[in-house]
Amino acid sequence: MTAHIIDGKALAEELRQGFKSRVETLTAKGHKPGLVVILVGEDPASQVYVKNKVNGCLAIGMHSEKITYDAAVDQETVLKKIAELNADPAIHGILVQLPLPKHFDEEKVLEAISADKDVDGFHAENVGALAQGNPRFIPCTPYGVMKMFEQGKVDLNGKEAVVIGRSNIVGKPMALLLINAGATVTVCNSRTRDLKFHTSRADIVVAAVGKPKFVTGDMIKPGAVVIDVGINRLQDGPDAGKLCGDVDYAGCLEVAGQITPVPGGVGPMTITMLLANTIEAAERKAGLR
Ligand SMILES: Nc1nc(=O)c2c([nH]1)NC[C@@H]1CN(c3ccc(C(=O)N[C@@H](CCC(=O)O)C(=O)O)cc3)C=[N+]21
Repeated sequence: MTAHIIDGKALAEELRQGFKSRVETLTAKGHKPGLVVILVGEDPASQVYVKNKVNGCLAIGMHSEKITYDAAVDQETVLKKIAELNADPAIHGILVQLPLPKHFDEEKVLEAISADKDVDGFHAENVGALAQGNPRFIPCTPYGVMKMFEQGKVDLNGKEAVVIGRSNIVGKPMALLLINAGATVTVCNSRTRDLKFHTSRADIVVAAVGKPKFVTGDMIKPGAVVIDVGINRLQDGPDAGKLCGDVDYAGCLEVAGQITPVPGGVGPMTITMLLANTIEAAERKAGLR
């Protein structure tokens, strides 16, 4: 039997349709939700993602703008812009596209964003709130994954969950959300000694390591839910230029109970939850929640 495919693209579209009326209500009350995306440098992949974010906002009636800087810009200039946006009442969400060039202190930049406009959920205050089980802004990728569990009617309570990857933007917040949902959580990484030992007893596997086809069918328990957070652009071979996840999709499709594709899985959900967080920020400001 092949796995049920959780269609992130379709779920993203459905959720975005539902956001429209909230945006209309906010706009009518003079609080049209506004997101600013700051991009430093000219990484082509980042440019695509940033464009998708801005267009995603505009398509549902939100305000959105992109501010771009040359890769050589000094940190002070960006910090000054963030301070300006923190004070701008028309802006509810501020996102600084990562990674930043090497001469930046990423943590310092993220902490400069006002915690109530931190729609990425990367500010220490918001990370702390999530860790304590009282989230203010949930990081968009793991938030999107939780929505996919909901869509697939995956009950997390008491389940064995394995997260592969321990980054601040995906692995760690994903583990916290699963813990908060009552799962038994193991966090692995690329150096885990016997990865298969862990994955083969997991009801849920979330792959976020950044290695193409790292998770293979033989590592998965029959019927498990497999979530692929990887976005790897293949450099060479017959599929050069194509997007590939951290999961060997064809191999896992035959074993898993449910699986997410790449593209069309977690990626579109990430952008959708960014819109959700920005709308939520505007609703808080408008006193609607
Ligand atoms: N501050 C910050 N916040 C982020 O959320 C953030 C970031 N920095 N830096 C980079 C990563 C990456 N990321 C993606 C979002 C959507 C897709 C997406 O929509 N992918 C499409 C395919 C797009 C394509 O063709 O390249 C899909 O999977 O179907 C991918 C990647 C957000 N990130």
